[in-house]
Amino acid sequence: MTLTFAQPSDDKAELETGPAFTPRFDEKGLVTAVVTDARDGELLMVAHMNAEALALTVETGIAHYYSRSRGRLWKKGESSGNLQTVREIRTDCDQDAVWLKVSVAGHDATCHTGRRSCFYRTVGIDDGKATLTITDDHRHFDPADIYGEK
Ligand SMILES: N=c1c2ncn([C@@H]3O[C@H](COP(=O)(O)OP(=O)(O)OP(=O)(O)O)[C@@H](O)[C@H]3O)c2ncn1[C@@H]1O[C@H](COP(=O)(O)O)[C@@H](O)[C@H]1O
Ligand SMILES: [Mg+2]
Ligand SMILES: [Zn+2]
Repeated sequence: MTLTFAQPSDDKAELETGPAFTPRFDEKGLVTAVVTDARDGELLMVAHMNAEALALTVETGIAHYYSRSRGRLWKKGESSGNLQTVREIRTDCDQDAVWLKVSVAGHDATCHTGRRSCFYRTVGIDDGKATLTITDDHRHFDPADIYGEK
């Protein structure tokens, strides 16, 4: 990895309209990554990237994240084969989030539950309780087969 990122400017105008990508990592060294399918715009997942993951993603064109739960670099699809080829990367106005438009390989699925998207439920309210209703129950793969029993 050769790409490094310069310190963000204190000047808001520079961050908002200047030509330099200077991501504003949080106190844990992470930016939020929103990931949609380049095919049709479906929201696939939300994850986090440290500088290493972001640099590798920009340089290789394959999406890399930092897994907070596993505490390590995570090349999405490393065990499932569901790699993400990056078609476009955007950052937001204050450069603390990125938006990846990707093409998904393998099972055309992103969620570790086997579904296409991690966002397969809607939130509602029923009898004073917050509820979840599954809107997509189609599994593109069996997680037990792909990841093994956990
Ligand atoms: N495959 C996934 C996966 N796909 C999508 N996501 C989403 O990515 C988000 C970030 O993942 P993590 O939970 O690892 O990291 P985190 O959100 O920073 O940390 P937590 O606070 O959630 O613990 C999750 O909240 C999920 O919505 C996944 N999260 C975890 N995995 C695991 O990643 C491993 C490798 O899978 P592949 O990359 O498909 O080979 C397997 O063990 C999977 O179970
Ligand atoms: Mg999570
Ligand atoms: Zn998921």
